[in-house]
Amino acid sequence: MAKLVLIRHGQSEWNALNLFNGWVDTKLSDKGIEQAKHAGELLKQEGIAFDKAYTSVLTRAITTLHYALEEAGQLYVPEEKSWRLNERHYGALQGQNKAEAAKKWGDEQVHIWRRSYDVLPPMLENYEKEVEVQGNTYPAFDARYADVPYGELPLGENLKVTLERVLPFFEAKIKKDLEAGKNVVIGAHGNSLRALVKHLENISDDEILNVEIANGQPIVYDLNTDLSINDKKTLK
Ligand SMILES: O=C(O)[C@@H](CO)OP(=O)(O)O
Repeated sequence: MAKLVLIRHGQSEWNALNLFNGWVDTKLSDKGIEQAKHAGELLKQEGIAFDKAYTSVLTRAITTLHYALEEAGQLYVPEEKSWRLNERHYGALQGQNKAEAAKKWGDEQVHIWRRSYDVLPPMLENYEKEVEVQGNTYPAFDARYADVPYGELPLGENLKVTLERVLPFFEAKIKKDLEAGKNVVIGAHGNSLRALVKHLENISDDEILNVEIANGQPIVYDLNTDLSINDKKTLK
């Protein structure tokens, strides 16, 4: 039986400021670093020996994974990064304050944008405009996205679209490791992990609205060879 551990990054500087992060590459806050180290201590206590680690191309997930693995004494574990594990792209909401957005558009609308399965957030208009506004920080000019075809860079994503780009990577890489009995840890984000949890646990489009993933609390799945779930627990 294989273990699959999902770790949402520790608190980011923008989480602390209550801003929509999405694909903006924010760093961990001091609290986030502590949360990441604590996640590693919990994994050490759990005694899981990892065969493979996966993470996104965003700094807050990568550093969380590294702090956690270091604390667990397993920083040597082979690791692979993919943009497909990135946080959902939050479109035109990126950089906005969540409380101010709720005042402007109403609590219910903002909750739907944040947690619904298939409602898109307000989208960025087009690449050309974003290149004008964001200049060299726009993903089209960012080396980490060099392998993403220009037309496929998102202008905003809901959970459904996020799942559709997480799944091919899960199926091609992570699932194969798990089927081979390997223990896998994924360091990623609130919504890329919600997408994965929805898939693994077969959660309905309606029920996923109530699923939250906390910063730095490892979710440990004990999986059967057909990837059905034998046991699940969250370490705190
Ligand atoms: O800002 C974001 O990118 C995400 C996670 O930090 O926010 P939310 O919880 O609103 O989906």
